[in-house]
Amino acid sequence: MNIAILTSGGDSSGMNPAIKKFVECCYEKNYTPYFIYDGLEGMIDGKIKKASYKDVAGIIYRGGTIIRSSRSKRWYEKKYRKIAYENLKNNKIDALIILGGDGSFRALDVFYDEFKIPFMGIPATIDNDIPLNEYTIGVDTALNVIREAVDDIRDTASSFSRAFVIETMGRECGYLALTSAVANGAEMCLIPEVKYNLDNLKKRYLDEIKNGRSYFLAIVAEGLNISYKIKEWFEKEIGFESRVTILGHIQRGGSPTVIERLRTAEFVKTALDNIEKNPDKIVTYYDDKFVLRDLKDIVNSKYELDENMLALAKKLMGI
Ligand SMILES: Nc1ncnc2c1ncn2[C@@H]1O[C@H](COP(=O)(O)OP(=O)(O)O)[C@@H](O)[C@H]1O
Ligand SMILES: O=P(O)(O)OC[C@H]1O[C@](O)(COP(=O)(O)O)[C@@H](O)[C@@H]1O
Repeated sequence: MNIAILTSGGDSSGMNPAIKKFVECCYEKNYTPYFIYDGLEGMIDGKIKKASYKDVAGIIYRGGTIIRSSRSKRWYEKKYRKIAYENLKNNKIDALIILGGDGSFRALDVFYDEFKIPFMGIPATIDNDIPLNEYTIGVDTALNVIREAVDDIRDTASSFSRAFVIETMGRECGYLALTSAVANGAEMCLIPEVKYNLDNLKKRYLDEIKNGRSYFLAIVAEGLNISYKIKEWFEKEIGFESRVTILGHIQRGGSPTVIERLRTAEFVKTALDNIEKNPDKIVTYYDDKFVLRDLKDIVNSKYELDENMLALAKKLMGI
């Protein structure tokens, strides 16, 4: 069986260990591993190559993806998806392993409906916004990058008695902001999923200032697009000099954490263990187990944040 792997959408740390495990597992199972370079764009352009051990030697600790990724405008047009399918056929590819986020799974859904090419999907995005799934490859490393950055900002915030507004990635999903705010002990956490109350926060902050609070850390999700407004709010309403730090793409980099490396190996092993009997599934991580789910169930469901984590952060949202 010839199996090809591709990485699609935003790259995330842990994709490289997954690619390495894929090649190793293919050899163990007598499958022939192939790489599709440059994600969906590369599938359209026929960038498909047989992979070997040599290609994956020494990559386990590297962030990003050695086979590169892309966002593809052409994929939305059927004529390009047909070219992609013909490229797979010409290279005698029997099945696909795709590492990506919700967008990549929607792309796969359209492709499977049209061409029925067997596949396994593995959630990989720093946003952790895949429904029916609790962990995506890359989110743990991203959270650790944020943790370190926010700890560093705390040093300067406390030295200068300032309010820092720190913007995290995640598109419309507030997972990174929510989890980081709790893990870093921030005073504020604003995310798109929850209606916050600045009046309540102001009342609390003014009381705390009377009791000696001398700086603030506010974590704001990029999806709200209000970081600079919150900076002005701190200056006008709270009377604190304020700065904005947009963490940006550093959140996508870094050496994969131990958790990424271990879970990645299990994701890939589960995918390859099942690819012959269940060739149209997403491997999810749920309740500490690796669970196969129908792609349709994933694309037709909505991601929801964990209630316990939300409860921990309510005070930081003024509710
Ligand atoms: N509804 C869709 N139909 C077809 N292709 C899609 C659809 N949504 C996303 N894609 C394709 O999947 C690619 C990856 O999705 P994107 O949202 O950029 O990243 P991620 O997979 O990390 O969420 C897009 O660039 C696009 O080519
Ligand atoms: O790298 P780009 O194209 O600027 O995209 C930035 C976006 O990609 C992400 O880092 C990851 O998103 P996806 O994994 O869904 O592609 C988002 O958090 C962010 O909004």
